[in-house]
Amino acid sequence: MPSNLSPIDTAKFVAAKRAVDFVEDGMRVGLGTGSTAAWMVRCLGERVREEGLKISGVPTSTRTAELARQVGIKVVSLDEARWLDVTIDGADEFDADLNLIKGGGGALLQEKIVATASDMMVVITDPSKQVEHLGAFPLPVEVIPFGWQTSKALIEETLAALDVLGQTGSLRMNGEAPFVTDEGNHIIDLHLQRIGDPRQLTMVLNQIPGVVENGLFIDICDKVVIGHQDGKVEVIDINEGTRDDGFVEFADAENLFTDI
Ligand SMILES: O=C[C@H](O)[C@H](O)[C@H](O)COP(=O)(O)O
Repeated sequence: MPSNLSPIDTAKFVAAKRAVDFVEDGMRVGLGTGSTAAWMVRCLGERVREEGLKISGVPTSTRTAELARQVGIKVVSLDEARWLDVTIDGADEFDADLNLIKGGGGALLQEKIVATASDMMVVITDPSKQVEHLGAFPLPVEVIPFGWQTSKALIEETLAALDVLGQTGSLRMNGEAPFVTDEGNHIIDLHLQRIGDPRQLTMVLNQIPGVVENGLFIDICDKVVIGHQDGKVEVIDINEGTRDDGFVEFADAENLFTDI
């Protein structure tokens, strides 16, 4: 049966399908957030239902928690799990050092805590997220609501002092109201175009009062699994480089929507 998935969903699905091979019985697994991570949660749920795989999943957002429960994954909190074997998540951008921008869906804070508490972080993606320099995707910065305009001004002043291109930030909105994260905070998206020194920028941003966390993931990701629309998969490992990883069958992907 041919798949009716769009090319982009096919790419996301095959990356997700291959990445869940890293999950073994008994593991504690960080469950990312976003459209790519949702495929991973569905694929893991399929393994739980069909193979009897026993895992504990730590979701990184309320939406992921809901989906994980729907597909039959046992959901526990990070405090219950304490330390995780692997986290699988999407990203908005990744570079050759496997540094990332995340937070396009607003889940960066829980995602960073969960990924950092994991022995291995695997990012799943389609090829469009690979960049030479991070920064074309607006960098999300999570700020507490109290005095957010002052925090935004301080962020912009700090960027100007660092001579970072494109120093404007915009408050993320949800219709007429500011977007609110699962932790009750707001997001300032920084339109930087190109981030010359992501390591310096993440440290500097997190020093600013009111800033809770930013979407740069530096030295956290171990592997990136890239899915292509024809089913081809590549794996980039931070130590071993890039390898072609064959093809993943995707004709049955749509059943993951309908079986649940
Ligand atoms: O806050 C959201 C996350 O960081 C997502 O993993 C990221 O935005 C990628 O999402 P998607 O897979 O939908 O492109």
